Amino acid sequence: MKMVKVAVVGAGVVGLSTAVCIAEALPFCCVTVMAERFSPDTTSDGAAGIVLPAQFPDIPLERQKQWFKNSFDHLLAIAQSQHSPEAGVMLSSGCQIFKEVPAEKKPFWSEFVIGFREMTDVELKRFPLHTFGQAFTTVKCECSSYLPWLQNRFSKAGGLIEQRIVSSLQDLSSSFDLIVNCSGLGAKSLVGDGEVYPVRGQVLKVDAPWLKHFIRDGDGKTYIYPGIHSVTIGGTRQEGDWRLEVDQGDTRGILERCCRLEPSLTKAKVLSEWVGLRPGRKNPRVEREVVQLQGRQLSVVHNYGHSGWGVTLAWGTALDALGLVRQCLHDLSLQAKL
Ligand SMILES: Cc1cc2nc3c(=O)[nH]c(=O)nc-3n(C[C@H](O)[C@H](O)[C@H](O)COP(=O)(O)OP(=O)(O)OC[C@H]3O[C@@H](n4cnc5c(N)ncnc54)[C@H](O)[C@@H]3O)c2cc1C
Ligand SMILES: O=C([O-])CC(=O)C(=O)O
Repeated sequence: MKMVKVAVVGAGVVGLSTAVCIAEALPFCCVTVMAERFSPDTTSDGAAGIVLPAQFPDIPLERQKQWFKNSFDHLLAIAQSQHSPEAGVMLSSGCQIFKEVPAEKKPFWSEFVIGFREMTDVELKRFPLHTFGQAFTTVKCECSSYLPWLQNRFSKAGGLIEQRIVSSLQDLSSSFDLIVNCSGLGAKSLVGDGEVYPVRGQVLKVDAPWLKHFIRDGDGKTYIYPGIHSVTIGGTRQEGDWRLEVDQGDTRGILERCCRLEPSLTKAKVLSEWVGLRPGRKNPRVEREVVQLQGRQLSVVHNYGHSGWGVTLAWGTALDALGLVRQCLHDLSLQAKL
């Protein structure tokens, strides 16, 4: 049987998840991941990695639930297996607190995480500026371990790796039957998507092994996430800001806000500072398209624009993209018969 040649552009958490899903499910495909940057140099590598989504305005809720459930179940299974430390995937319990009661007291994802409940008044006394809180157990997925683990799983499934910049999909049209675009913020120039924009995020890693529970302010700008080797504290959400340098004003702000929530952090040593640009988009783009390249029709499956929720949704959207790849292959086989 002729192998179908598939190129996946992007080696962040979305690209590698999608590549693994395709390579493992469709053995008649020869899958190549090509990317300018691989772990540890992608945006995904520095993400806090907490598994927690927001709701996108224009994607049917059922589809978003599916994305989240599939991702959560996949990561939970790893967290509960012997692979947990190597893959950097662990259970994480804690709370999300709000200064004002949110419109959605029980968000759509509450039925999938473990033990979701509203916090009691006694629990909330610890946070005098906050009036409402949610306690639950989720997963934390540390991409600096998870991406190499995924890449290894991809290679075991026969996948190929190529380091290169793809300046246009046209560059790939003569060598591949199908392209999967997981280029994150890179989609802005790769496919000229004007809806993609950077959302700058700065985080610190600190040494505070006594902290065991996460705390997140519902505004998404202050969070404390204990991890396997250190605690990630953040953050910032600066839309349209392309600066990749650490901003000392942001560092001070992060320390001040996090110490207010967790005073013991004043005793924590700062280990590192990091900035990443989230691939901002009103809604992620998970869809297929047929493009005309050099007189040839080529199927493209897009999977990018996950904003601040790429680690959370990568596996779910990868399975969705796999379904779209199957549809493309079905159409290709019909064409071949004509
Ligand atoms: C500070 C911070 C904290 C975060 N915390 C969390 C969190 O706790 N939970 C969560 O779910 N999400 C979090 N995120 C968001 C998450 O990091 C992103 O949603 C996710 O990394 C997006 O993954 P990606 O694979 O689409 O993009 P990336 O990781 O950016 O990967 C893109 C890939 O495409 C490649 N590429 C792009 N263009 C080209 C091209 N033209 N040619 C070749 N290769 C190309 C790149 O080299 C790279 O390999 C956080 C983000 C930041 C900045
Ligand atoms: O918001 C959070 O808790 C972490 C995150 O996803 C981000 O900073 O993008």
